[in-house]
Amino acid sequence: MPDAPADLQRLIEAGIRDVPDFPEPGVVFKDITPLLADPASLKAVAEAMAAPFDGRVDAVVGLEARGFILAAPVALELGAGFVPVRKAGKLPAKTYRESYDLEYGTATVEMHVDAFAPGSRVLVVDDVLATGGTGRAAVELVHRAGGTVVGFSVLMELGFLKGRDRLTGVGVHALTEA
Ligand SMILES: O=P(O)(O)OC[C@H]1O[C@H](OP(=O)(O)OP(=O)(O)O)[C@H](O)[C@@H]1O
Ligand SMILES: Nc1ncnc2[nH]cnc12
Repeated sequence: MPDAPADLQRLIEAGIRDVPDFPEPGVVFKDITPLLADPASLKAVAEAMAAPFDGRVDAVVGLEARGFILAAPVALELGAGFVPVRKAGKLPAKTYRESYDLEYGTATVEMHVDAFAPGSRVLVVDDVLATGGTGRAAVELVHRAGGTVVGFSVLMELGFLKGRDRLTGVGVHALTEA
């Protein structure tokens, strides 16, 4: 059940286009670039992704690359800091590292060991929840750094890939579902 009200639901539907067979045959890619290019949609989406967590977040973890775009305005909305989870080899200081499978391939992500103070309340933000591999890896990184995950906020959930099943114990907030 999507978490966005009907008006926002319509803006989101208008702003996400399906690109068949990208990045490989059989995958229908959800392209959010039209939504990002529309200022009213971008603002409404960032506000709606932040709203349920108002007053209970110290840091917002964004997942490279598309997650960064949404996590930064969500962090500003919440008055919280922004923390990047990056693909392996990009962060300069000491990191924790997790590997996982995607809808199309495998990946390894990292987060700085000192990204936030132990005990911090952390919201994880991404654009799409698909198989849940990326989200699960981010949750593990937050736990390893001593943080508490207050939720996983995404723009779109691909329900048929059952990503929530890999995120047991984490409150998933998805504005829309495909
Ligand atoms: O739930 P999952 O199956 O893990 O898939 C979701 C992830 O896949 C996409 O990232 P991608 O690795 O394609 O990177 P990008 O943001 O750099 O395009 C998307 O932005 C999510 O982070
Ligand atoms: N089908 C899809 N579209 C966009 N991002 C994705 N991440 C994983 N699967 C995806």
